[in-house]
Amino acid sequence: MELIISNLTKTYSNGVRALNAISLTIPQGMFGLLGPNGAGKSTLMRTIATLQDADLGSIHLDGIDVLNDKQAVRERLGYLPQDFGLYPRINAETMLDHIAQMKGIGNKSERKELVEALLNRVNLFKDRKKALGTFSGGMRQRFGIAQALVGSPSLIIVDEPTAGLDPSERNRFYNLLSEIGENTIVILSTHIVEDVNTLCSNMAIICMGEVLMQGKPKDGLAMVNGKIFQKSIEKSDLDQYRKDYHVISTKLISGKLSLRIESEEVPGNGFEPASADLEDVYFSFISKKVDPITI
Ligand SMILES: Nc1ncnc2c1ncn2[C@@H]1O[C@H](COP(=O)(O)OP(=O)(O)OP(=O)(O)O)[C@@H](O)[C@H]1O
Repeated sequence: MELIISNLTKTYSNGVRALNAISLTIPQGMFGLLGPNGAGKSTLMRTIATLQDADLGSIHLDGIDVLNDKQAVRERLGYLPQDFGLYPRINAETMLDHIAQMKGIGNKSERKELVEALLNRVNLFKDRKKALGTFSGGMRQRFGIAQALVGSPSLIIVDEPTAGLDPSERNRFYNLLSEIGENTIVILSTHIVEDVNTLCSNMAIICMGEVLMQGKPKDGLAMVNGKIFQKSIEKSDLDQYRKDYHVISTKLISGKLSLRIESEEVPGNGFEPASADLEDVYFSFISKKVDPITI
């Protein structure tokens, strides 16, 4: 199973080119789509989910022409959008039953069995009678996964799912996603590098509507390995360092600024070699397009 995106291009009516000839090959398993705000992630996710059209290009899911055979894709798709609205007064069980009915599962006892199995799967069975409006952020996201799983989809899209979750809920959500990723394509769109590091076997970095990198996280690491150096500096010296080096990220630690730079040569001047992580890969790529330093 494979999702193949070729030359996908979309310009909104206000002139913003959200997707600029995007080409990606997404295999089975968890695929991380990383990019800063405004990179085009949601536009891409909505287009794959058949909710909006592209101007140019194609998407194929195992031979199905996604842009032209929307119904066939919808039958195989589970989607957890960024802004997932819930009816606050309806309980989880009733809502899921309703969604299953809408997705064409007409047989009542079959639906009951499915709803029970899904609620168990996302660990919400004991909360099934609670109104959705009383759910915590993590419970809402797990419910979102349950509704995405109705109909046993072969393609699941989750758009920035862990924003606002506390660490234990995030962990639970991670475990659930990685279980699902074992036999489907799961596309996880996020700007949280850690999510991709923990979960994804393949990834892409997009920025300003373009693919800057695609491959395995370890391929990305190999690209920057040995080129990342760090130094703790005074905040007031930052501008000078930015002129002299390719600064990819900064972190404020106890009032001092920890600077990470990318350099082909050993920079000297008190810089220490640092072991590269996926955040370095991310910043290395996006710094070629946008200014990643926001302090
Ligand atoms: N309906 C729209 N009309 C006009 N411009 C839009 C529309 N939707 C998105 N854009 C613009 O297209 C670009 C890509 O937006 P998109 O929401 O796809 O990015 P994103 O990577 O999902 O960002 P975020 O993480 O902030 O959601 C942005 O510049 C955005 O302002």
